[in-house]
Amino acid sequence: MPRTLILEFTKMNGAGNDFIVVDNRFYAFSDEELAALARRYCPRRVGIGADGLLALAPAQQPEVHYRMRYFNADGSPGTMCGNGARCLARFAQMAGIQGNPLCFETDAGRYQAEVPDDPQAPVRLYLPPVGPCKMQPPLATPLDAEVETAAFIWTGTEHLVCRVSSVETVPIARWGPLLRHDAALQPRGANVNFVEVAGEQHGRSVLRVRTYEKGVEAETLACGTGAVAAALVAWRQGWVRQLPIEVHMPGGVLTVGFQPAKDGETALYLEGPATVVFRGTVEVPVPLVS
Ligand SMILES: N[C@H](CCC[C@H](N)C(=O)O)C(=O)O
Repeated sequence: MPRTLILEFTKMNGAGNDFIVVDNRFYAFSDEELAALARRYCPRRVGIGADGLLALAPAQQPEVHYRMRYFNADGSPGTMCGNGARCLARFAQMAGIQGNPLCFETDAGRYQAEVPDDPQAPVRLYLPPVGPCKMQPPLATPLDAEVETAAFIWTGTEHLVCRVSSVETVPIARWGPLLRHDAALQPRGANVNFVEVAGEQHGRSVLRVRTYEKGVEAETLACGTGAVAAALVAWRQGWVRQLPIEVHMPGGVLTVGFQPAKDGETALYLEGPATVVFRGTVEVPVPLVS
């Protein structure tokens, strides 16, 4: 008789980037098991359908409320996911974890999130300082003339930012995989963002961005760390002069800005929607990994 486990999950959406969320404080799945769950349930049509799987885990360090684990749809672990982090903060708050801001640990360091009580209100994620952008990295792939500038930046995970005059016409399904697998970016590869500078609206800079995500191996409707990567390169290179920066992605709008903090410092933030789509259960065969 095959054995099964009834797994409760929550499907969440962050600007079109969608996730299966599991409360691993109760299940205590290993990383290998979480990766297996991602591979089994993220595929669309035959699974629940999601870009990745998030797990809420107990904190390992004092002074943080929880730990975030993230696995891409193909089961590869992601060090950080900006939209996922905002969704998991909402999930943690709904699960009764208290803190304002919520403080959590990831494989990319400690983050904080502000989650308003209104479930439709945007969730704001504060990021640790981001290192330099490497302009014109020596890529093995010849860049199309349409790509005006390329930059590599680490915003919790690896991102390539390519400036183009129009994102709408970019053949992302062809260029995305080539650049994502570029020999110069191995072994980890990079998510690939195409960025169009689209002027200013209501005193905010506007970027239009499309992202090809490693680990999903496809274009997603939005990418939080990609929005931060695009906004930081645009700000530091002087492509935009007004803060905050609205990043328009196919699935929604994310805002990147700097909030004045204590001691004259500023804190980098990413803000956008993070909502529950539905809650459900699946019957999972056990053991998940043999
Ligand atoms: N969608 C995510 C990024 C996932 C990163 C992942 N694709 C990787 O680098 O392995 C975000 O909102 O930041």
